[in-house]
Amino acid sequence: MLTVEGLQAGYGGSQVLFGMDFEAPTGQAVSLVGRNGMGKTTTVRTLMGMLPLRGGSVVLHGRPLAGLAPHAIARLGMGLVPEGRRIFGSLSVEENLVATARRSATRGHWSLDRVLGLFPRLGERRRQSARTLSGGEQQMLAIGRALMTNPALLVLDEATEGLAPLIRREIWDCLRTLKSEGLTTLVIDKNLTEMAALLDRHHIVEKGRVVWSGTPAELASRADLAQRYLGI
Ligand SMILES: Nc1ncnc2c1ncn2[C@@H]1O[C@H](COP(=O)(O)OP(=O)(O)OP(=O)(O)O)[C@@H](O)[C@H]1O
Repeated sequence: MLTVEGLQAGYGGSQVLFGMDFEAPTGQAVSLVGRNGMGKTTTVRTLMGMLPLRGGSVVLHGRPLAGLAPHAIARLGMGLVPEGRRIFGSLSVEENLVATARRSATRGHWSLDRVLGLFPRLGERRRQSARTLSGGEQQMLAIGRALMTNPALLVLDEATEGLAPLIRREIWDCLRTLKSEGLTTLVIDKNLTEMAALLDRHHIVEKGRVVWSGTPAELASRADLAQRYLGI
């Protein structure tokens, strides 16, 4: 599904990614984990076309993405739940969802009703303006909005950060449901316990490179890795 090879990117004069290599195979959920500032968000921005590729390749479904604009990459099936949510506060819940709706002839069948079925809290608040939602509900809205694009690959950047435990659990439950329906997912998060119940594979990012990859069980058996690269 997604293959990233030798990815290089950065900001102005500073290079941040020095050859990222990883894959998100169809139907699997994989992570990028690592300490703050190691390049995870920069990787996401580059995948989405928000930052130019300075080297290497990103291939989605056999299609190279280099040089494509974010909207073209979204149309090819990359659905982003960005860090900080970025929902439209002045629009209602329903308007936020409808704003990104995209029918795909080949992928998915997400509709307003299905998203509201996945997140009943949003259904109860569909006519409320989005800024009146709690942080967790806004996060659900950000996920729902990405689903409305009928993505082939869902990318979540710190989707549970700063949320209350109960809401966090709801979001992880929802991600497990989506995975069981076959959605391919790339998750950036810090919660190894919750991720273990979802993921097929972790990728540890250190200074703009993937330095280790393996299953959640393999990572759990390597206290040295968690200490060295994740600061746990
Ligand atoms: N807009 C920007 N301009 C310049 N440098 C940036 C910009 N955004 C991030 N950086 C730098 O790029 C490096 C990697 O940041 P990035 O946000 O990708 O890390 P991260 O692994 O996602 O960490 P975090 O969990 O803190 O978001 C950091 O040194 C950061 O200071």
